[in-house]
Amino acid sequence: MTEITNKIYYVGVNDRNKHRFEGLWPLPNGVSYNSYIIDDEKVALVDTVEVDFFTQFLENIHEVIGDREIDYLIINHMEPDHSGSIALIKKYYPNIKIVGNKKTLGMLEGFYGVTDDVVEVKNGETLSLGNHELSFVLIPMVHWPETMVTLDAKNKVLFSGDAFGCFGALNGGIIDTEINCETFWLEMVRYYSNIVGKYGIPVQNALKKLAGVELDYICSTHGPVWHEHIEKVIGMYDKMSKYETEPGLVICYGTMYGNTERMAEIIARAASKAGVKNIVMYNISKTHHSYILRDIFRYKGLIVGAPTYNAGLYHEMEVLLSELANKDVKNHLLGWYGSHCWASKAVAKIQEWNETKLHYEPVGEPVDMKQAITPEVKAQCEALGKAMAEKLLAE
Ligand SMILES: Cc1cc2nc3c(=O)[nH]c(=O)nc-3n(C[C@H](O)[C@H](O)[C@H](O)COP(=O)(O)O)c2cc1C
Repeated sequence: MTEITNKIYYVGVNDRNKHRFEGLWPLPNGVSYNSYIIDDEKVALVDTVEVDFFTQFLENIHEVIGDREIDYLIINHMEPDHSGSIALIKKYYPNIKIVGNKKTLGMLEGFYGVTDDVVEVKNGETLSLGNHELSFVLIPMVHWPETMVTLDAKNKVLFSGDAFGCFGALNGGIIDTEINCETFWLEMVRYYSNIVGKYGIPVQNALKKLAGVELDYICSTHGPVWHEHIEKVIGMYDKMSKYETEPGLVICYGTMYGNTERMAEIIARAASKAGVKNIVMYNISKTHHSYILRDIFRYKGLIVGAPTYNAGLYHEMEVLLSELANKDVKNHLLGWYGSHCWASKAVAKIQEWNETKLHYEPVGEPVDMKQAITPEVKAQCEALGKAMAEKLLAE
């Protein structure tokens, strides 16, 4: 049994079995579904867990409250990895009251057919459990319409839903003070950039709503409970939601026979010689796009290159660019290049993506290689790498 502080207990579970979160995002280190019990005159459960883990979840709850009833289930977020156990919780605790905002309750009915014993709360409303007074703050579109956070102001605890969460199962330690958190930072960026990244403005609005609130613990629904790193995680969210980047360069390319890849090597070498130290390179057909997006979120410079394919753009590049456009990732410098054998299309297509959707600041001259690298193409690639480096270093 893990008490976080003042009768607030962790009752979450770990998933080291699932390959892809939401069917999309690889989970090399697993993921946790966090849930919390507040053991007071009235007992409240904050969020549930993915239904596959219900047996373990129930055991965790019993360990804290024994045979006592749960009075309230507070739902901060309706995504099924947190709401999936609601129907079963209602079976085991038939007198439980479900607390959510108007949008939550609509989803509760739609997903699980639950309409009875619900308590609708509005932004700023409170619920007393005895010694714990909870207040509810609606933070719509971080990252669903119904998302809210629950604050225990007296104990300085924020139950933040998915906000401040990250991939990675909890391997024994639950509170960040018990954990070497190094492995979690990049996973927090990957979680944010891929899942929340589109919603920078709602995240900024949420941070404003919470500004000035004193916090000792942030209890999110994935990853460690934040205690000593609160300032850092709030700072990370602030920076990411403003699309602030570090000086650095992501070079990603598609390739079939290796020529477009060789162009990337020349570009990278030139950028490095011109002084850029943070350079990451990805073959977009090999590395899952979630890692590439993570690094695009981190670094200001981006150079993409791909072959022409069936009179269009190599489709993994088409997918990556459409992901960037869909997530509305802002504030980048873009260089691009391509290759073809008989009729060029890739370079024009990438330019079209930028002009119609991405709107990044173009850097350098696009290079278009026919069949193989010539001394002229090599010089053009070097010029592109150098132009990007100069722009990055000038900023
Ligand atoms: C299935 C397929 C379709 C292709 N379609 C075109 C095309 O429409 N126009 C063209 O000029 N080259 C086309 N190519 C040739 C490649 O774009 C060209 O060889 C490119 O330089 C390959 O880059 P890489 O060496 O990095 O794989 C095609 C190649 C393949 C395998």
